[in-house]
Amino acid sequence: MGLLVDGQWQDKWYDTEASGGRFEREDAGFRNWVTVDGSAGPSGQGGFQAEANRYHLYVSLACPWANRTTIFRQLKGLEDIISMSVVHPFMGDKGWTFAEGTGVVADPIINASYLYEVYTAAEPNYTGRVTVPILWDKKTNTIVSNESAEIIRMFNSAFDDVGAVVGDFLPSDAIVEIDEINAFIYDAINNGVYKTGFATTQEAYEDAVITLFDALDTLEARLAVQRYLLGDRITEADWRLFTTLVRFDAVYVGHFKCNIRRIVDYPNLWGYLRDLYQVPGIKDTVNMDHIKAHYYTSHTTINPTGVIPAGPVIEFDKPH
Ligand SMILES: N[C@@H](CCC(=O)N[C@@H](CS)C(=O)NCC(=O)O)C(=O)O
Repeated sequence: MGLLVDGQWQDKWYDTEASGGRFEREDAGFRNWVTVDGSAGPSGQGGFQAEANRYHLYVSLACPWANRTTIFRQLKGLEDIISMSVVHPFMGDKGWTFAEGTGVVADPIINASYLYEVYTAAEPNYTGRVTVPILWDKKTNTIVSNESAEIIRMFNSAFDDVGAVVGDFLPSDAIVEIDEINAFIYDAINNGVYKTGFATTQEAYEDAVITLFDALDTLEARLAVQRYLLGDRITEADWRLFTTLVRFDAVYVGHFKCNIRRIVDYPNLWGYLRDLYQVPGIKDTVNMDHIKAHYYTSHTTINPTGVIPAGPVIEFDKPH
């Protein structure tokens, strides 16, 4: 765990001292957009036109934010259009690496051993955390974006004329509602599990864990009367919730102390999670070995022994 300061790697755990034991997530540093015609998107610079085989995605199969992008790459049939590298699940004192291991896919672009080299290749004096996912432009040799929320919106529609399959998870009549529920779920659940797990005071932990379970209770009630978050169609909001739910019982309950209830204890959320997991192609984006190995071995302040628990057995394939 660490970060780049003026292009130099520094080994440093998250600093929660200044924030009363609370974990605060840093904003992503690269915020450009791939667009149909190469014009600038909602933020950043233009010049990134959608083209087949121009972009490369760097992910960790453990990471819920990166998992959003692998899901959209899969759903939109972009596997042959956007190439992909996968880091090793262990994130040690030099951050993410391409050390050999099952499921690791080396970096064909700059041949990096460490993920931070991808950041310094784009910006030699970069300062900030070295996170996945990253969308890289092979043409201009730079990072387009390292913000998953925006990368999935690019994948959703920008590549439709260059080989993506049909499918729109952000229908224009529902964007306002999707943005609203995304904000609620991001704060209380997606980031809420991290706020719970990385809290270093009792008070910060309790605030986060209570907000998290209140939010899960709210969604459990919502799913009692409709199949998906926005009704009867699957949208971006469902996929953003899915990546946290699928990791919840295996990792967040134990490792992050999100243990008031498990997802399997919520009949509606548990059925919903299985429903999404069983959408064709989705289970291929879920690598439970990388997920468990990453969290339990990388966060040594939380799990100093690095022992990875054997269970739980979770029947994601059971009919819903
Ligand atoms: N805003 C980013 C957050 C990504 C993120 O935090 N990824 C984690 C892995 S789950 C990471 O790479 N962390 C490394 C670090 O913070 O040093 C996004 O959603 O794309």
